[in-house]
Amino acid sequence: MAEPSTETIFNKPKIELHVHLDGAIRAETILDVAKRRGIKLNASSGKEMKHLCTVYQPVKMFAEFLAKFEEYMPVIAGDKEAIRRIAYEFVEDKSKEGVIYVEVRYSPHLLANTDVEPIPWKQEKGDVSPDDVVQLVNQGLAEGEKDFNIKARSILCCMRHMPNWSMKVVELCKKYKEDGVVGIDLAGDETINVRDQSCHRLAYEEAVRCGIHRTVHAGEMGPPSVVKEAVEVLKAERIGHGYNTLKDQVLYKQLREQNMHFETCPISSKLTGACDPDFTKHPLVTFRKDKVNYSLNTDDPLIFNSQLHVDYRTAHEYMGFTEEEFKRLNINSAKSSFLPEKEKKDLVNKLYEAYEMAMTLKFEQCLQ
Ligand SMILES: O=c1[nH]cnc2c1ncn2[C@@H]1O[C@H](CO)[C@@H](O)[C@H]1O
Repeated sequence: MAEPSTETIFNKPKIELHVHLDGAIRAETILDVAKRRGIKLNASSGKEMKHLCTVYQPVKMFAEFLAKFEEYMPVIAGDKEAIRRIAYEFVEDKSKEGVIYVEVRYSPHLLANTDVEPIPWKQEKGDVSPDDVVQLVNQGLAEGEKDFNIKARSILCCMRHMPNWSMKVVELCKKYKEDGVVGIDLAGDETINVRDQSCHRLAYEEAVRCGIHRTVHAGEMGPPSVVKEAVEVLKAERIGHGYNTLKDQVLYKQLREQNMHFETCPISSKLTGACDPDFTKHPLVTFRKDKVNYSLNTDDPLIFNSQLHVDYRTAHEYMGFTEEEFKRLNINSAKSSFLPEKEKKDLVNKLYEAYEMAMTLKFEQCLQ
């Protein structure tokens, strides 16, 4: 195993495909907004705020991790300025991590306080609808793109426990397709028993019909059957996490043959309890050996008190990742992005250039 180091590993342009906007807010911003809105918090400094939001040890129940959002979402949700600001600051933070293209996801409903039933986070009814949220995030991302020279697109999340929101989510994906929204996701706790999933299914059917790209959180906490359902019923083109796919070797083989993309999040997978905390036993070790198509992502950097380079360093130190593998996975990430074909090609070429790789047949072959 390589020596632990504090250096930034793979200090080259990177792609990130799986990160939650509401899990990537600056602690100082939460404090600032709370002060402006007169919301009382159990923290008086950025450090204290961060401490409140952070999961330090693997949680026993996934719900414990999701409960962290309750600490701060009431501060940001329903506030137009705050929503625009977190999107803008997110782009700045990603540019500092060396990300040149990011797809950021969030639930428009969880940031709204009107036209949403029930109104989340025990807020009073206000004037920010899910549609307004998407416009505000789009504005923040677009301003960030201009100022920080990075490309940022978004994915709108349906929530497992809220099937009645899903049709609106796909409608918003359609409405803002030309305005930075590139796909739909299904997030939340896969292990809960939602009696009627038909609304999620209908929303994904509509996404297929309208050419909206699809990813689904599956096989993070849930069994391989959730991954199978994501691919076969919801027609997912990428899988969020997907670690438990390895528990069904037939499915794993099938997905490899399909070149399915897995959006993996190493640090997250330890702290949510999704994977063995011993990183040398992580599913990514198998993914790497098998030359699977996957990306490395932060998921919720606020809650894991982390940054993208920590995921890279972990992969390097405990999972045998080399510079060549980092290049390969980033090129695969670009190829699996939800950008239109022409933009995707440009992005892939940008990486080839940055990595000083000629697009030789040999390398193309090694990507397969
Ligand atoms: O790792 C995860 N697995 C499943 N759901 C998640 C994860 N991280 C965040 N969210 C959920 O997605 C919502 C929209 O961004 C978040 O509010 C959170 O509830």
